[in-house]
Amino acid sequence: MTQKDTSLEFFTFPPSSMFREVKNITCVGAGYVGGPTCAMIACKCPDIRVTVVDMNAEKIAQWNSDELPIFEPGLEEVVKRQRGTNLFFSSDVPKAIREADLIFISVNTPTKMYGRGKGMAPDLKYVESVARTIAEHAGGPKIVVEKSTVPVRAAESIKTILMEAQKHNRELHFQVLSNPEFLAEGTAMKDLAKPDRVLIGGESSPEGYEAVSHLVRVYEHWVDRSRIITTNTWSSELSKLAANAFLAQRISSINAISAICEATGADVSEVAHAVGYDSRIGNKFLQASVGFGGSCFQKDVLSLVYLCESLNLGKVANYWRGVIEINDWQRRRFADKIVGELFNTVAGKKIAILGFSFKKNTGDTRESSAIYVAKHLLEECAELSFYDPKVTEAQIRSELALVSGKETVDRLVKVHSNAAQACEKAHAIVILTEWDEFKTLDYASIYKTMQHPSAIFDGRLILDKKQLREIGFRVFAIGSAPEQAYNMFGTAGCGSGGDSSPNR
Ligand SMILES: NC(=O)c1ccc[n+]([C@@H]2O[C@H](COP(=O)([O-])OP(=O)(O)OC[C@H]3O[C@@H](n4cnc5c(N)ncnc54)[C@H](O)[C@@H]3O)[C@@H](O)[C@H]2O)c1
Ligand SMILES: O=c1ccn([C@@H]2O[C@H](COP(=O)(O)OP(=O)(O)O[C@H]3O[C@H](CO)[C@@H](O)[C@H](O)[C@H]3O)[C@@H](O)[C@H]2O)c(=O)[nH]1
Repeated sequence: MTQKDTSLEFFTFPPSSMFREVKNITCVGAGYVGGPTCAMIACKCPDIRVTVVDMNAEKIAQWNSDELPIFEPGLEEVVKRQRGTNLFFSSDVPKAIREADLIFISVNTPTKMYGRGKGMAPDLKYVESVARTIAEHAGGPKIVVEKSTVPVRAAESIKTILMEAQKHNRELHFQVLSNPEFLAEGTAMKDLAKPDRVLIGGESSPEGYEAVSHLVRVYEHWVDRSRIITTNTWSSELSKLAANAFLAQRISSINAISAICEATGADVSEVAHAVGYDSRIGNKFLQASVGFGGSCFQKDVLSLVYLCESLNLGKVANYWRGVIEINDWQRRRFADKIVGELFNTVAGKKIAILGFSFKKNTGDTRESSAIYVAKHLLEECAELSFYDPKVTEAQIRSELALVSGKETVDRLVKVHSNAAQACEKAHAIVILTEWDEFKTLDYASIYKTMQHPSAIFDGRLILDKKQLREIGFRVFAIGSAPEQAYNMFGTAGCGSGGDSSPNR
């Protein structure tokens, strides 16, 4: 037993158990986390009835239809198999709360866009509202589980709200647990089926240990006990923010190195390979890119920065803020590179943008780097032609309208239903999402339909530079100097006539 798992010693139930064995789970929030997580629990725990509720009735209708509200590989099969058996989607929140033994709070905690902490702190109004709804409708003992990503000690506020209700009704008993989710979009079902770890934080009291043990048993249906970590509540809450901060920091670190590569003739893929071979560093999350996107990294690092500032830890706040600053800079740097290499003007030039989601295998566009690169190019009056296999035209337009204005988007943006069409008559192709289909496009045919000279900017390092150069493209990739900038001895500007670094 590790030191951190001391709570396991108390896993014998206290003489009078406060909570029933978990037979009914309710999850409030039917989003990217609530939907897949509950589908997995229902699939792995046939003895448990799982109900996912949301205040958005339209979303619930979609979960009950053939067209699920989110795309996630493997999700549809599981939902269709379990739905109506032990998995239910409903908008009757009070009923689902009344019937539950255990309630997951899985609502959004976006960066606050008003008032104190604007642009930094997470907005906890949805979490608080769920806590109040639970207090109002519980009717009996409930284990309440924070699955949303929250700042440290958020569980305390939930507990205070629930305890107030408990004061007025002797039937009510609550324990609040922290059980942050670590799934990544695009691989959510795999991550849920075989998690690196499940983290459960609880109160250091007999009732707290009892509640933790109930949730442990749910996960034990399919997760090995050695992978279920139990800690105190605050460690669990902080571990989630820390994990995302570490992951985001790795990307900013390799992206910072990518800039040095471009200026020196080193190749970032080779550097990442060599650095990642050190088992203390490891090779994951070292892929240089146009910057990280998604609904979590920026929000959670900013939340950590805000927390540090609130704790008067200015130096620590600045350290983590750097991760975001490098990410913003990388996006801007990439857009500037495009303008620079297109002879310092893109006004009126058609540029094909391949990929709009924040990573492959998801249709999610939240905080996608594509939004910011596009914004910079629209400011330069470029005409942008988009294609993404999973993002609709309406979604692309609405995301861009938020940052560039509807009038600009109506005037300068087109969205196509395939890549070849988007590239027709374009001066340049820009890869912003690493969709597999972009690796195998017929670039020789595409080249013939484009304006010449034709450029290609690889923001995801998925293309074969040598092959593209042979076709005739001018090729620019994150983290490597353009072909002609260095000869084999690294002397700038001499022109080697070939790419001295092999592609990976
Ligand atoms: N998206 C991810 O990959 C991921 C992974 C791990 C953790 N998280 C965290 O999990 C939480 C949820 O993220 P998400 O991506 O699933 O969000 P989401 O926006 O996809 O889903 C949240 C859902 O909660 C619903 N909701 C909000 N308030 C409600 C209320 N009072 N009653 C009923 N429903 C309500 C919304 O309508 C929405 O459908 C966030 O804190 C996020 O940081 C997300
Ligand atoms: O080496 C890498 C790895 C990722 N990315 C980018 O980073 C972003 C985030 O990717 P990823 O972490 O794979 O997806 P998310 O769904 O955002 O998952 C992160 O955020 C979730 C929400 O908190 C956590 O649960 C996950 O553990 C954490 O990986 C994407 O734009 C990726 O393209 C890179 O640029 N280089």
